[in-house]
Amino acid sequence: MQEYAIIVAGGSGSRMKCDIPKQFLLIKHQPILMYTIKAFRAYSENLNIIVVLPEDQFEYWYQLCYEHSFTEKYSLIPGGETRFHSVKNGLESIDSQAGLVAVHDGVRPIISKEIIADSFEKAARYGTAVVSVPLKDSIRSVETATSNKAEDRTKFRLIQTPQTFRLDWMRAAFSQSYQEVFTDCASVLESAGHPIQMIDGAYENIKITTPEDLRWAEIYLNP
Ligand SMILES: Nc1ccn([C@@H]2O[C@H](COP(=O)(O)OP(=O)(O)OP(=O)(O)O)[C@@H](O)[C@H]2O)c(=O)n1
Ligand SMILES: C[C@](O)(CO)[C@H](O)COP(=O)(O)O
Repeated sequence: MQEYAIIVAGGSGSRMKCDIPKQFLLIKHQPILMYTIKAFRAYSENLNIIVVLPEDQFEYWYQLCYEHSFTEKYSLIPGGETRFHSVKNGLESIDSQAGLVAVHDGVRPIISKEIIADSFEKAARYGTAVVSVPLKDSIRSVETATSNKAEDRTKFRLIQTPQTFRLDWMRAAFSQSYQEVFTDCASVLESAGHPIQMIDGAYENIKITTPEDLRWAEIYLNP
């Protein structure tokens, strides 16, 4: 079955509080987004990779690719207003009707080829495969600082990417109107009526969101 990966990097990185968009920040002299693209290429030479970036960042990205002699093969597609719209733009760039598509955050560079492979295998079997990890800390539901309650953490999972799906299910699900609860693709597929198959992720598969995350990424990444 034809396999696609949509790597979304169309956000503004507001929580990173940095002038340069976070997907371009250097870790050990290489932009974060290049690590992510290389991780997917390491999974398969035949994978169709689609990278989604804000259109006004294309020139800057081309310049970075030149400076870093980055020659991996992928298509570049303009981002949208929210993550949902960026994924949708990536999806619309795919011609084929059948296949599997993995959606991954461009700012999750510490992703292993084993997890990518497992997500494609499970999506081929179940139609959906969403990477997650159990919680390590205790949790409480909170209404106010003084009104809160201990919750059973075994009932929850932290959701990561890749999130991999049958292409036809993805297309139908992303024809729905946007809702604010669509913070990932699993929520979109679920809203379209598909059960979500969870698979094991990894604690080091962090989403680089705030400045301290860069320190962790530095420990795990090698150019
Ligand atoms: N319009 C958007 C918003 C987000 N993303 C991507 O979705 C992933 C997860 O989003 P997040 O970490 O929230 O990135 P930002 O939106 O860039 O960050 P922030 O929320 O701090 O502004 C990132 O790879 C981000 O680039 C995207 O492709 N298009
Ligand atoms: C897709 C995601 O990374 C799964 O954990 C997450 O939902 C992205 O959320 P964000 O608010 O766009 O960072």
